Amino acid sequence: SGFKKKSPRQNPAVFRPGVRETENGSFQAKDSSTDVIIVGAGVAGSALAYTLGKDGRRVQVIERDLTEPDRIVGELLQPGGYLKLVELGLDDCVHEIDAQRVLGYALFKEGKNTKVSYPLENYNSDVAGRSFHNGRFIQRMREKAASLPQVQLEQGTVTSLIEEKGTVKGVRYKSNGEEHEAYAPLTIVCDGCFSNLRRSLCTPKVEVPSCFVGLVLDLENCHLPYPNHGHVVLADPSPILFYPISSTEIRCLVDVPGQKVPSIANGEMANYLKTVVAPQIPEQLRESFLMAIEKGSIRTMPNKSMPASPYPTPGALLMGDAFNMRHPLTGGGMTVALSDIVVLHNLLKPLRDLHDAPALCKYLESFYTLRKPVASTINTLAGALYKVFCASPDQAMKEMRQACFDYLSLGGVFSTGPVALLSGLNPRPLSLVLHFFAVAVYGVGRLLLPFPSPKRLWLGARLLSGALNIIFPIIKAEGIRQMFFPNTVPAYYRAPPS
Ligand SMILES: Cc1cc2nc3c(=O)[nH]c(=O)nc-3n(C[C@H](O)[C@H](O)[C@H](O)COP(=O)(O)OP(=O)(O)OC[C@H]3O[C@@H](n4cnc5c(N)ncnc54)[C@H](O)[C@@H]3O)c2cc1C
Repeated sequence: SGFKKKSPRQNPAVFRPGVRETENGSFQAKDSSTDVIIVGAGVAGSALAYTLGKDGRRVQVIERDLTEPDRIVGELLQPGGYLKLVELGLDDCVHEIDAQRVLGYALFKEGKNTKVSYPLENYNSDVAGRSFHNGRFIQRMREKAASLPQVQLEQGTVTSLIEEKGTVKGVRYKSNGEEHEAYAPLTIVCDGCFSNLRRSLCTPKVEVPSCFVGLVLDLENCHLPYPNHGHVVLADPSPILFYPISSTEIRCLVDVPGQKVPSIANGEMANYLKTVVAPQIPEQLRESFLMAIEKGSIRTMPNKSMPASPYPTPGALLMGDAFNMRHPLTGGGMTVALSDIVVLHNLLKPLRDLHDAPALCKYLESFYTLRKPVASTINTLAGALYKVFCASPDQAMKEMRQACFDYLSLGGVFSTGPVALLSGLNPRPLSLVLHFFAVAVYGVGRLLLPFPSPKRLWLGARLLSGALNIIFPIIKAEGIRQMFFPNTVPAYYRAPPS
């Protein structure tokens, strides 16, 4: 069939080792009993399928499109996320995809720049961030999951969850134009940021503070000022990012505040990029940036944030972006998703069977607290840094942004502390709050020295209250008790069902 002529990467059949092709060309399950259904084989779904399959669970993964994704998301994995890949046995998925090592960040502001390196001294030499084409990474993880005989990966679009008396029993899905049903004691929904299925499993409070506009720069025409580093330009009105995604390409993401971006079709976008953005980017990259605009392959994505607020539902769980999202400025989404998978895997490991849905649901309530140190640190930092890094007409916020840049430029613990939080290497909420307020105090201190004037005192007070206004709502949404006192939450101590 024409289907078989496609390359192995494009051919969905290679992802279906758990099914066999019958004479009439349809697929038949080798074994009808499934332990876990996973909806979506993106970053979260494919990593989860491999992890559960490796434990001997029979996993059915239903993915809308098994061809290699081509998108501008999930291209920089933090070192903390890489460590999670190692823990899950998936670190080889960053091999053979021309992934680039990332060693830290460079910050640019009004002609000045500073380098902030990840504190990697105490780790094996392979530990670093990685940047790559998201589709290549996902395809490697799908192949690896599907190589396990217990994992059946098939192409289909899940249309709804099958619920009986408040318990999810499985899913309805469409595949090859036909409707199907699949049943399992546990369904894990990983259908990503545009999730249609999350509605019955959580209270989605999605915010869209901005959009990213993506371009690819050709590395033949330019070089990154700091090779193997992410580059963050503190531009007006909001940040611009650059990082390598292969040995020949640099990804550029331009943040555009609000939910609407200039129209690509009528040329407004190209005009905006040329006139507003180009003059603000480092000189070494400008020519190549302008060439990328001329090439015309401009893509956009909404930047969403959504705190985790699940309704624990027997028989079902949410994971990945379907469950929790944060601003992608700090590239933390994949690290949170992989870290959640490690937590869930450890919880499920001692359980032989998953059939007692209410008992399993009660037991898994601890997941929501156990995930907090990593998830809440990365989420809070992403939200707070985005607000601090945006330009503001308010003088107090201008001072805060400058204080943040200068604080990170101090080096030592002032740069390694925050970057260890951002990279997922030191996921401690308390350390995050301390650094955040240290930046504010540093900003205020500079205003008051050598002599405080009433005007500067007032500005300092507004800076402090601005800092509080930024961080407090984010922490509140994360849950103060779960974030700072997780061991006082009763669900923390749930024992496995017998
Ligand atoms: C602009 C942007 C840039 C980002 N950059 C980074 C970054 O540099 N680093 C980082 O760590 N994170 C980044 N993120 C976040 C990161 O992309 C996500 O956190 C990550 O992709 C989440 O993985 P996921 O598996 O939940 O979703 P996805 O990877 O999106 O996977 C969802 C999968 O579900 C499938 N699906 C959807 N609906 C159905 C259905 N009904 N039936 C069957 N299948 C379905 C989809 O086809 C897809 O394959 C970025 C996000 C954005 C928006």
